[in-house]
Amino acid sequence: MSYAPSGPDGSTSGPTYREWVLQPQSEYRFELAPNTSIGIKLLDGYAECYGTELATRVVYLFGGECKAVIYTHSGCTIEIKPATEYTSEETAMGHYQSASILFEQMRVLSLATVNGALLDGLNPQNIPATPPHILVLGPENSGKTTLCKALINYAVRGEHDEWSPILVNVDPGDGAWSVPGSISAASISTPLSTSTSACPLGLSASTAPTVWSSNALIPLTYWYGHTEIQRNPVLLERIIRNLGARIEERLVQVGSQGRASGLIIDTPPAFASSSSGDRRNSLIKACIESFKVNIILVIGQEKLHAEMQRTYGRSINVIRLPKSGGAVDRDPAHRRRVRNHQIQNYMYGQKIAVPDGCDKGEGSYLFQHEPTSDLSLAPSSTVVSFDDITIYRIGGESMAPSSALPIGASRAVSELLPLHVDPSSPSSGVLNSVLALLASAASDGEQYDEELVDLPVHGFIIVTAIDIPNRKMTVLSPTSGTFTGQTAVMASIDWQEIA
Ligand SMILES: Nc1ncnc2c1ncn2[C@@H]1O[C@H](COP(=O)(O)OP(=O)(O)OP(=O)(O)O)[C@@H](O)[C@H]1O
Repeated sequence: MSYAPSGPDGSTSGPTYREWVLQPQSEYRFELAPNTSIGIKLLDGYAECYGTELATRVVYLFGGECKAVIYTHSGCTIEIKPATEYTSEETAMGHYQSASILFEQMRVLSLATVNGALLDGLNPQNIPATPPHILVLGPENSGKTTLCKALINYAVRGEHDEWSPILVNVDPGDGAWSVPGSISAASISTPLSTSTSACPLGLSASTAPTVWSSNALIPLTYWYGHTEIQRNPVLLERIIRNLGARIEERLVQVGSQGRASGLIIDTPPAFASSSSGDRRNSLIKACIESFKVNIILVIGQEKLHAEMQRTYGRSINVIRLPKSGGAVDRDPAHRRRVRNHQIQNYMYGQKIAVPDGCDKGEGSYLFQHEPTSDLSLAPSSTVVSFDDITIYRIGGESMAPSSALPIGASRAVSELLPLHVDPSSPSSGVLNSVLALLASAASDGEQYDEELVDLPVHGFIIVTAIDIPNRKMTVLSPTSGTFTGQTAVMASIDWQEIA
């Protein structure tokens, strides 16, 4: 029996499949080249992909430039045909599992305390009996997102308790469940899949076709609109605090089990870089205060660990974990491609080629936990009048330099100020721009422009064509519907369909 890797046209080439016997506590790593896909099947033993357990005899499909590992605690045999491949016995997963055991104990003790079941002597190690609220920090490509995903997956697959931790992404460079430029949070109760770089944290309801939406998450999203934190750190801090406040409201409503599940926060690499200066310190502080962080996990960097220990060590448990040797450096071109994949995926979903030999009919393989290789969406293209949608930009390029501000005027005001964008102006920059559609304000009263930065997002559209003489534009949206009366915010994220 053999199969070969498949290109987008279904063509196959190269050597046949390969079986790997993995020793206990080792991992199999792979990095997929653009437009290639692979199938991995567990033949026997136990294996997991970032905490998501693999079933035997099912082919798991990977594509979209995915870089990942299959880890085994007790040894296994897998069958695979990857683009590049190697096994390693130097794995950090054992450390990540140990950390997850500590967090599990915190959840159990916290729930027992709330239920009045924490008896004297039951906690000899003095583990904090509070829900784990974990902030993950580390430099670029250190494996933060992967660690967050693994910790979530270890929590939700527990056999005895049904935890539903909240995964928070405050890295606007990472699309998480929607598009790059956003920050978001979702409550997770089933393991997150790893199949493609376009959906690093699994499918969301907006990216999942309706038939599969049982598997989809409903994230709460705020729009920052840039991928770098230095573009408008004041805005980023404001929306981080907004996200924290909304999560707090939610935690009041969920039951004690949900509250005890805690939350895990993925952060941008700039949070680990001292060259990002004071802004980075206030953003870290905003996360700690808004999400009531009681654990800081630092990946790698001894210096950062010492700094966090010095600054927060008195009230917060600061733990250092090793960086996995498998965490891969991604160059700017790769990151750009991945961001494009994420926007494309938000609109069109994803379909990957099934490698030859894996295709024994629908259901014999899984992609994103679904029994299909085709998770395509049918977005709608609608022509709207300039008057239908009111478009704003928050601060951004139009901000005056600090020296030009009137005496006494604060920069923060202009950085948060919504500026109206006129699409009929040739320099508006609206064409190809990703626009965030804002949820309407809860209050019945009049909505003030200044309140726009505090509103979450209910979807994204892209302006694909503009007709200034007729005051119309064409917008691409994952779902059809009317846009009349909507308020949208544009920033620096754009996207163009490649013919
Ligand atoms: N143990 C591992 N083995 C193989 N690949 C890994 C491992 N851990 C992470 N990776 C891969 O390395 C890359 C970087 O990992 P990840 O995205 O988790 O890092 P990050 O610190 O969140 O990155 P960023 O710089 O965007 O903040 C990803 O492609 C991920 O799939």
